[in-house]
Amino acid sequence: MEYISTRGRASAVDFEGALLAGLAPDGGLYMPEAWPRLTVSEARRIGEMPYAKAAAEILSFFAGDAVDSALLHEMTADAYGGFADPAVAPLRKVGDDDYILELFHGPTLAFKDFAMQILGRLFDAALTRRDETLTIIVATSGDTGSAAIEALKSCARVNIVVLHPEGRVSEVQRRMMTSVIAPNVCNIAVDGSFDDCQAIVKALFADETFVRSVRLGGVNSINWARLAAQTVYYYTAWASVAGKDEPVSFVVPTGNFGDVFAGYAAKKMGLPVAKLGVAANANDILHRAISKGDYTPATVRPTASPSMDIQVASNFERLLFEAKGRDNTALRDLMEKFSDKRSMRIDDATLAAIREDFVSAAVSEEETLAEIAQHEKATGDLIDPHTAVARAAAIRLRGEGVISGKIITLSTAHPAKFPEAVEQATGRTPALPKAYSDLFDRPEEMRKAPAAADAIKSIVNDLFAKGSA
Ligand SMILES: Cc1ncc(COP(=O)(O)O)c(C=O)c1O
Ligand SMILES: N[C@@H](CCOP(=O)(O)O)C(=O)O
Repeated sequence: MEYISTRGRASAVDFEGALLAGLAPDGGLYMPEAWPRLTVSEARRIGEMPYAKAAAEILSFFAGDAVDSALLHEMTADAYGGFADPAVAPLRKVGDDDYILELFHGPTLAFKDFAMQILGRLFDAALTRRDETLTIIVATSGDTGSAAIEALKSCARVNIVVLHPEGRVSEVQRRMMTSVIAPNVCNIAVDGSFDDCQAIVKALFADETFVRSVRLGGVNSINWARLAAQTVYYYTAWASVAGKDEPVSFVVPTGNFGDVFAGYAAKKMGLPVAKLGVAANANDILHRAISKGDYTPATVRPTASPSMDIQVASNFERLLFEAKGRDNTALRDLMEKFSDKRSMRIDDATLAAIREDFVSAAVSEEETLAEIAQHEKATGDLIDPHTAVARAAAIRLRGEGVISGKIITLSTAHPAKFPEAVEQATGRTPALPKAYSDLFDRPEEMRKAPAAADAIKSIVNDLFAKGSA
């Protein structure tokens, strides 16, 4: 399986090449050259397997010859063996045709663990075999950072630098990152937004000398391997609720557009998916894009669902590439204009192509808190604010007749990562799992930096210039 850049000016690479590069050298994102195809009966056979086995099977389609299949099975068994729920990604029925897919039973209590636990193992194997080291740069709005640190901290061949927007992640999220004190881990609180952090990551990737000198890699969802691993739970969830070849819809709390794009990938591979619901918080650029064709970033608004406080969604580029019939010249032109104007009007044909698969809704702060409260009243369970955004969107989209049939809402984080919002909505404080019971007593270590690529570059150079991993 070969991977091509959305911008068409980088050579094709194999799965391992895409994994190690993160972003393509022409600034584009890697995509499978062609979608692997499964029949519906294959999808069911794999979706009904225990989670780790299903993951190895699906990942084999993406990895091709680049990773040995037996090794993939070992890695996934190891990666998902440590999840707190034996089902790994359990489904809860919350209404006649409504389900919640719990994706927060991994080591850092958010869906990021699903991909990151595999990526850590894939990096380890590839770098050991190649006798190479890597400096991983990560931008986080709260969850990717801790999942990446947890997965990579004991990887001797990797240094990891995590940029988070200062004061804009929850205290639990921050402590889960900054309390990991290790020689190969560096947390930086950036004076800016997540978008600033993500722009810095892309600026660093654009500096070829720097990329070579520290051997830069990335594990944000710009990295195709992240999305490949995230397609798996769409299969297992579909197989547990769907009759025969029944199409099912998924509603996904969305920020960087990675998780919902993994659902799109599953659909392109042949999984019967009806609609993919993009649920946005008050930072509603993706809802404006899908409903009106207006992709214009606004100032980031801090919300109760901080991990989705994102304006420029990296993976939207992958969707535009698809919706434009994979025309990389048109895509490159569009992205260059967007970079100049900071605004994009999506033409009617592209929008129509997007709407074949995607619908959207934006959920206000009041609605988010009301949904946490009403869900607790109806089920006795606490949900986190990101999940609440998606659940409120699912209820609205069904009510308006935009989606019908079975709906699976993705629950992306444990409520204890956002105790203030949950307590405000319900009066109950969600307890952190045992592994984190002393989180607030652990010492923290982090640096601070302005939102400037040069400042980050100089920290990374000081710490991890070539050969120091
Ligand atoms: C808890 C949570 N929910 C939802 C999202 C949005 O996911 P994506 O960025 O893949 O759209 C994030 C951040 O990525 C998150 O951390
Ligand atoms: N919400 C994310 C932001 C980064 O998204 P990614 O999926 O591209 O890594 C976070 O919690 O860090």
